[in-house]
Amino acid sequence: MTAVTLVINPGSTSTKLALFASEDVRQEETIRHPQSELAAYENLLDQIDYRLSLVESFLTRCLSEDDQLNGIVARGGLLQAIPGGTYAVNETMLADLMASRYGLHACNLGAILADKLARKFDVPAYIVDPVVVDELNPLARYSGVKEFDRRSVGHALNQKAMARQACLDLDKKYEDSQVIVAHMGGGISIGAHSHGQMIDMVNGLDGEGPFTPERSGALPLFELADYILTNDMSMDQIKSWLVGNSGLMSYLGETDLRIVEENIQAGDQNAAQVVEAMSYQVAKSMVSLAAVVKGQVDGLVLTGGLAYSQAFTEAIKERIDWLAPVCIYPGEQEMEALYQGFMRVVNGQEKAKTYLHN
Ligand SMILES: Nc1ncnc2c1ncn2[C@@H]1O[C@H](COP(=O)(O)OP(=O)(O)OP(=O)(O)O)[C@@H](O)[C@H]1O
Ligand SMILES: CCCC(=O)O
Repeated sequence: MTAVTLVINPGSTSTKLALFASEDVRQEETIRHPQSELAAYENLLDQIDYRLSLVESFLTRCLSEDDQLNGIVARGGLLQAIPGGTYAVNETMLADLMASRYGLHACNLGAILADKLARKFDVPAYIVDPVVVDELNPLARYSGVKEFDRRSVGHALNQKAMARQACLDLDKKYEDSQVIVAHMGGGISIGAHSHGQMIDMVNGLDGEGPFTPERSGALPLFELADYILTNDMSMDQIKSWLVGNSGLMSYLGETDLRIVEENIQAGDQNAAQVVEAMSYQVAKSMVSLAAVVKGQVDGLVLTGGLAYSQAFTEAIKERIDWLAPVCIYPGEQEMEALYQGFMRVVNGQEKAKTYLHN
């Protein structure tokens, strides 16, 4: 029998799946969910059965009779702020996700799908370094009003994997280094990694930092308040506007940078300036985090889907490369990072953590 592990990574427009066997990825698939298909579901949780059936059909296609599923590991969602690590999926976690207690994000589906399949196959289910991993230093928590704090929401899994890669490439140890990582996908998060901890995070989901293909980033406060009041907007409308229909989508009606770049090639000057503004804002946010580590920056990392664009990364690089070496790693290593987190528990290098409320 061959031990195989299922990895599930749900995103807003895709579900990434992989089957790992003996340390190697045996099968990997990205199932795209076109807007026309997702439009049939009123909210994210309505997509559970649809996405579950896609994962089941992946398993049916890929599992052979010699295979023995030994566990399921998924990308973790918006939960209570917790330290990094591998967490067993439990009832408290599932209840928070089903109630969207800490917000709605496609990755909330990870633990829910993993749990359903784990019950079917009678195997354990885990999440690793969810987007709410909180290693903020106390000063980073101040929002500016006593009523609420800043929180750490970001692409923790990929940021940590790429920060480690950069340290390896720069001949340094992650635990001894200070690295600033910009994960640039549909959303953008930028972390200050200091001696193995993400001590500050530019949190685009909560309206900080640069605008992104889908999100607004930071906005002028009074104009925002006035717009919301004038248009009598509900909380759901505000979220869907600022999280899903802002940034490139607002300025250009398109979230796919590849299509935007085709338009730029065809002479669209406005699109060229909007993309330059996005690179300008990313650079400005990255450099702002240098203050967090008192200028002692060993490396700067550009990663995520947008980092496939050489024009985009060059535009950022020319504004930041005076600060530290710039490492560019297009795409993400989330599937491998999830599997590694699972294996650390299986091999006894780490104990699975339990998700509890404070
Ligand atoms: N080869 C490429 N050239 C330019 N842009 C690209 C390329 N490949 C992907 N992108 C862009 O990257 C963005 C999506 O990145 P990514 O796939 O990391 O996002 P996601 O997984 O949907 O969201 P997130 O990373 O925020 O979780 C899109 O704007 C897409 O057009
Ligand atoms: C991964 C959380 C951050 C975002 O999607 O903007």
